This record gives sequence, C-alpha cells and structure tokens, in this order.
Amino acid sequence: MSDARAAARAIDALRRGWPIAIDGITLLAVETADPGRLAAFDTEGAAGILISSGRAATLKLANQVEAADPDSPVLVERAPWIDFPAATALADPQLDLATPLKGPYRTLHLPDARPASAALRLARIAGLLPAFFLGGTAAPEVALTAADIDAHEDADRLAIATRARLPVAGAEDAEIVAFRSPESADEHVALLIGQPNGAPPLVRLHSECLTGDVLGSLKCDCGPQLHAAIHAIADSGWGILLYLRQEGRGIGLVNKLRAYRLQDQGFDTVDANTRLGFAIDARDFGVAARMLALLGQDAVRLLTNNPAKVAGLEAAGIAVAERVPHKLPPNPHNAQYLATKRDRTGHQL
Ligand SMILES: Nc1nc2c(ncn2[C@@H]2O[C@H](COP(=O)(O)OP(=O)(O)OP(=O)(O)O)[C@@H](O)[C@H]2O)c(=O)[nH]1
Ligand SMILES: [Zn+2]
Repeated sequence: MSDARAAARAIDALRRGWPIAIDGITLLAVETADPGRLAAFDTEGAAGILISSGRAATLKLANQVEAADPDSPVLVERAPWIDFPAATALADPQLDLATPLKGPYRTLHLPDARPASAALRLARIAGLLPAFFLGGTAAPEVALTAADIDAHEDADRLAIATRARLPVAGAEDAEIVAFRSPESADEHVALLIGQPNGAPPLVRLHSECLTGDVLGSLKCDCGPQLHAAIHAIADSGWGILLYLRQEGRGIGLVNKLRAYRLQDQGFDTVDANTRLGFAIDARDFGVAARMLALLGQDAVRLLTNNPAKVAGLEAAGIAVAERVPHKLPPNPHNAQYLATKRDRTGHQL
C-alpha cells in the first residue's frame, strides 16, 4: 500500500535539511544542507551527488549525453575535493558564471534509476534545487517509496472543498470552487462564470504566476492573459477559469526566480530551466482534467496557444472541441519571452 502521507513528511524533511530514504537509498538535499549536516549524513565521506541529466549536460559531464529526458538522474562521484561549497556549485547554476567549475567529474552507474528519479521529482515538488547527496550512513528522518510520491501527486485524490459566489471585475455572475487533496498544500480553484447553456464551456487553464498575476510583471504575459480570459469567458456566456497552483510551470516560485536570474545573465526561459535541472515544462494537466470532471464537464473549448495543454487534457479524458487562440499584444520586456514560446515550446503565436 502506498502512503501519500510519507511523501508529505518527506517534503517537509527535505525543506528542513533532514535526510530521507527512498526505496532504501538515503538522500540529503544539497540546497538545505550545510557542512555540519553533510558531515552528520555522510560519516564515511563516500556519498555521491545526484543531479539531473539537464544539469549534467550544462556541466558538460561525461556519460549523460544519451539521456534524452532532462529530468533523468545522473550520479556524480564524490571525489575528495568535492566539499560542501563545491557540491553547492554543482547544484546551483546561479553560481556557474561566478564559480568556474573545477572538475573533472566522474559519473557513476546508477543500478536503479527509479528512486533517484523519484528524488529529483520530490525536490521539484518541495520547490528545491534538484540535487542530493546520495548514499550517506545517517538514519533517515522519513523512509518512503517512489510509489508514495505517485500517490501524493495522484490527481484522483482532489476533491471539492467548498464553493461560494464571487463577483469579480469583468464577471459579476461568478462562483468560486476550491479543490484540495488530503496531503498536498496546493489549493487549486475554479471560477465558474455565467450559466451553463448546454454547449461545452469556454475554459482557460491558468498556471499561477505570482509575479505576473499579482505584481504586474512585464516579463511574461500571465497577468493580461488572466484578465482577458475572464472577459472572454464572460462574453461567451458561460465558462470556467481554472487557477492552477503550478507556479513557474511547476517548479515553484523560488526556482522560477532562479530561472529569472539566469535570464538576467542572457539565457532564455527554456535554457534557464534546463540549467537548473528541470524539465522545460513540469506541469501535470491531469489536475485540470480532474477539476473539470468534478465540475461535471467532459468537453471544453480551450483558450490557449499551447498545444501541450490540449494534448494533456485529452490524454486525461477531456475532449477539446475547439482550441481558441489567446494572444495578447507584446511589450518590450516580454517580446523575447513570447518569441521563445513560439520558437522553442511549440506555442502557436
Ligand atoms: N520556469 C519558468 N516559468 C515561467 C517563466 N515565465 C513564466 N512562467 C510560468 O509559466 C506559466 C504560464 O505558462 P506559459 O507557458 O507562459 O503559457 P501557457 O499557459 O503554457 O500557454 P498559453 O495557454 O498559450 O498561455 C506560469 O506558471 C508562469 O509562472 C519562466 O521564465 N520560467
Ligand atoms: Zn507569468
């Protein structure tokens, strides 16, 4: 039996800098470690460092080139000179330009990639850099399995928590519905606008963007897209805005801001994610499909320029009767970002 609570405890442990074990492999997150914690974790000084193949490719490590998936794990041998600061430089691309890397690094064969992959995934869910000290001798704070992480992320666990009337600017006839799953901290919401009329609703999947939605960032198009979606749905008579807590395309606020820092150094949004060690888009649109199903909808007209959203919904059993473009005028700060979406992530712009 998988145990989603074990995954929730492990997320908490990682953020506090405590060791965990996944399927028997002990791990300490590099981001929340310090020299003392590392010494306590790794009393024999032999642990390796686990990073993703995207990060390994950035560091030009050997034997990672064949990995097509930037999320797949790579184990770096802990050479004697790799002390805590050197491990941090391996994990954190913000230091790449300031700290020319020493090397050479040697990669080790990972006999079983599944727990290592699960660890990288758990780091992303915890909002941490995907990098671990692996194989220490310390007793773990929490022991879990890769299946426990799957259970924690299972969209079928989402349920409606409550609902209420919520008039908003642009749509006075609206109702908010909140969703929760038992162990996850994410609280997704849907805004139901207008009254069902028998036709598939006009639906927008909006991924959380604190900088764009709340602060009015000009680096992306999220804020204007959010407000334009509410107006478009209201004008269409009936539809649903899903506000998904998938900040930074699923990597979390702090990691997105790290990506922004890399963008300040000249990398685009795709390369910044890869240098950090994440997939280009880490979102799971199964959550959106589950929310629509709980709202009684199995077919939608989808407001998006992103074919991956159409594919993600359809794969999860929601028919997309029509894709409705959702394009807004660029500004001088986001023109390059939009060009990257068009040229590198398949957005139809
Ligand atoms: N990792 C990362 N996330 C970003 C960046 N800029 C915006 N985001 C996030 O991207 C999400 C919005 O997704 P987009 O890819 O811009 O657009 P989309 O929603 O996939 O596509 P459309 O439906 O066509 O708008 C939000 O969660 C933002 O926080 C960035 O540079 N890096
Ligand atoms: Zn944004």
